[in-house]
Amino acid sequence: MIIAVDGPAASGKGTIAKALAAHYQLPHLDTGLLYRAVALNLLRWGGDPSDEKEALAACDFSQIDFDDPELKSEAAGGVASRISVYPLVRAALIKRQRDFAEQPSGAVLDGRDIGTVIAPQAEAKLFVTAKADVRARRRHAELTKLGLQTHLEDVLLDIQARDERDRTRDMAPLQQAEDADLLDTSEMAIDAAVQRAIALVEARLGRGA
Ligand SMILES: Nc1ncnc2c1ncn2[C@@H]1O[C@H](COP(=O)(O)OP(=O)(O)O)[C@@H](O)[C@H]1O
Ligand SMILES: Nc1ccn([C@@H]2O[C@H](COP(=O)(O)OP(=O)(O)O)[C@@H](O)[C@H]2O)c(=O)n1
Repeated sequence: MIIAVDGPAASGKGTIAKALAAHYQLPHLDTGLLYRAVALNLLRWGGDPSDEKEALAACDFSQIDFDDPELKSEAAGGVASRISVYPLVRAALIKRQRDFAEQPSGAVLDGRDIGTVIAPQAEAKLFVTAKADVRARRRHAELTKLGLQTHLEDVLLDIQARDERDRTRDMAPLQQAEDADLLDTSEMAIDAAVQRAIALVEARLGRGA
């Protein structure tokens, strides 16, 4: 079984995807980390995010520690959303994601285009969202916990700018797949959101109550 989880910045899609992976004993891939890794390479090399060829050259994960908290920074997120508009970058990352989705065990992937482009065949698709101010507060708290200093107002502006870029790009824009279930977590604690996500997947599998 493939479960696709998409949604805007800091909506809780990663939290839900990880919980679904644990519940169904499936491997999980956070595809945003791939774009963030390309961005972090560029930031470290002093590369130019407005140059598609330089961004393509940064699609190299050999020096990346996927547990590096810097990957979570809004600086990396912002550059990630700039380089993710490039067809060459998206093409360079697609095989890794599709291979992960198609492994025999099944998989859970979260990102922006999982249900629409990477795995349109997924048995269950969730589009996770929450109000922008709620998402900003959650991301701000998360970054503070990681020791990354930020201001709430800046985080809100950053995620709004990123959402706008992700929604309006030509290639694989952020959008709810026609056959995805919408899950708005604005008023839900994590446990409630996860229970609702499991119920939505069960219903898609024809096992709903
Ligand atoms: N329903 C929720 N209620 C409160 N906090 C949440 C909820 N969902 C996620 N979070 C927290 O918000 C932050 C962003 O969640 P995350 O799952 O990483 O979002 P995304 O993957 O969409 O960027 C994390 O610190 C996470 O623990
Ligand atoms: N499947 C994906 C995943 C991320 N991305 C890009 O990568 C950026 C960072 O993704 P992320 O999922 O780590 O971001 P958050 O939602 O965690 O803030 C996004 O703003 C998108 O521009 C994408 O284009 N396609």
